[in-house]
Amino acid sequence: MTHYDLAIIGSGSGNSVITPEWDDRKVAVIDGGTFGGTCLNVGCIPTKMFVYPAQLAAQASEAARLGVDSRLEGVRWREIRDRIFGRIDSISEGGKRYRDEELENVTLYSEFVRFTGPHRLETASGAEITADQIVIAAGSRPVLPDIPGIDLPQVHTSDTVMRVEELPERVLILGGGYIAAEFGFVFSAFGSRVTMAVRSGALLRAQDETVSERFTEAAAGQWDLRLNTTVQSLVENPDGSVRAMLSGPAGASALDVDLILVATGRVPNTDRLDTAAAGFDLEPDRRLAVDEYQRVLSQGEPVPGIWALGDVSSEHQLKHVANLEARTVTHNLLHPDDLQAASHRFVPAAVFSHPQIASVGLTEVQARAYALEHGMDLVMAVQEYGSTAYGWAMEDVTGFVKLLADRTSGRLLGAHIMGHEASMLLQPLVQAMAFDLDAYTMARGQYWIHPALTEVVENALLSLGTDPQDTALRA
Ligand SMILES: Cc1cc2nc3c(=O)[nH]c(=O)nc-3n(C[C@H](O)[C@H](O)[C@H](O)COP(=O)(O)OP(=O)(O)OC[C@H]3O[C@@H](n4cnc5c(N)ncnc54)[C@H](O)[C@@H]3O)c2cc1C
Ligand SMILES: NC(=O)c1ccc[n+]([C@@H]2O[C@H](COP(=O)([O-])OP(=O)(O)OC[C@H]3O[C@@H](n4cnc5c(N)ncnc54)[C@H](O)[C@@H]3O)[C@@H](O)[C@H]2O)c1
Repeated sequence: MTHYDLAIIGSGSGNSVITPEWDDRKVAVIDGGTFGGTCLNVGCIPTKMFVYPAQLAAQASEAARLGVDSRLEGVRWREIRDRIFGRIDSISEGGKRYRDEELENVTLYSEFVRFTGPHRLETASGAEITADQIVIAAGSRPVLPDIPGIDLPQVHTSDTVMRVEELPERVLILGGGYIAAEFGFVFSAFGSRVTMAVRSGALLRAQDETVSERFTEAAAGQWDLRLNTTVQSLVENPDGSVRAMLSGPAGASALDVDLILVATGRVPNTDRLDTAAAGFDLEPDRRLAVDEYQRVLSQGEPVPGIWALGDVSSEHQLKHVANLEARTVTHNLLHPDDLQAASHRFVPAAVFSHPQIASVGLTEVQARAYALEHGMDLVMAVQEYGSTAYGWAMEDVTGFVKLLADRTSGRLLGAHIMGHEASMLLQPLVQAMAFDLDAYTMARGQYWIHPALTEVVENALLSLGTDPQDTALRA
């Protein structure tokens, strides 16, 4: 049995909790997977490194609309893959080496671990660890639906699909969320024939309704989108491809593909940690229950010295949320008498597909309910990229900014953008919400560069009609 001042389970966002203040104390970092966690190795970073070249590939066919004829000569999949992972793998290995060899006070356990009591852990090889403080940053993993043939080697999740040897000719994607939308674009832009089977009637259903509807339409123009369709079974063909039996509105059909990507959500890793043995509370979706200080709860009360952060305890499976929670835990571990709460107000997110999507705050349906409950006068504006000068330059026909606000205060309740660089256009709106800037002041209290695409945000803010003078006139 080895005792530590601090034990951290998970080397993704958990890794950043070790600050110089821990230099004179004993710390254990425990990770049974690849050092650096999901975002670095199989998540945000490699996916975006595939999305960017996919955007370059897609430009070839889109430029013709503007009178520029270019042709995609080819995509060197292995070269792209090896460039991406050449960079990422060395960051992971360097981080691991630093923790393992260069920090004398830190011990790295490269194995999985489970709880045997609130402050007691056992590693897969049987080592016993106790610690005064434990930070649980064990993340989440992909869910595989129960379909016959799901264990075939041609079936991938985001954990493995980016490392395949060849660009698959025919891909079937299951699911209609973030990962499906991003990989649907990457594979189709690279030239694979993509079919996407979605069990409901639209993609990205957690997004604002206009976004979901218009993205679904845009996606159907890029790949074979089968809505209201389920996969019944997967059977290997003699030539190594896979026959998927689909069931959709037109009945049953067979589809032969070379690769299947399952993107049907992720579950927190609480089961593998055996959190039940420690008596920790779980939310209905199996993530750890925590309070605003990121303290893990047991029977509704914080367990002294036990913290959680990121996907294992968050309703937002997003890296910037995990990072903020890691900063909160870092502070709270060192300042027990001055605990800070993690703020989850206005959490933005982006889907790096084509078109790109970015959003923050309430969807229209949520905003209507909120306004009704709080007696607010809800106003909404939808501003097309194509209504601004830069949108003309792009001949844009899909991009838009949708804003929802309270008419009286001008306070933004939600912002949703679909189109070119949506994630960048959204950020000033996140800032306005975080710092309580009303829509009219944001629009008229500063210069907007002409004729930048940001004018679409300026115009959307003005279209809300929250000018205080207008409001006074209407009152
Ligand atoms: C394909 C994909 C793309 C994504 N893109 C984005 C994006 O663009 N933007 C964004 O904000 N978010 C994105 N995300 C989400 C983001 O990656 C996660 O929210 C984030 O990485 C979670 O970090 P974490 O520290 O909570 O967990 P992780 O980084 O997953 O770290 C958990 C670690 O714990 C280890 N572990 C688990 N159980 C145990 C155990 N019992 N014992 C020991 N070790 C254990 C694991 O091996 C892992 O290394 C993406 C996710 C995926 C899958
Ligand atoms: N750009 C980003 O920030 C980014 C990118 C990728 C992933 N992520 C994070 O990772 C999480 C996981 O991504 P994801 O795309 O797997 O999940 P998701 O929750 O975004 O989408 C899951 C999809 O699978 C469908 N589904 C669920 N169970 C199914 C079943 N049994 N059969 C058929 N369809 C089923 C759902 O209806 C939904 O369309 C996301 O929620 C997100 O938080 C973020």
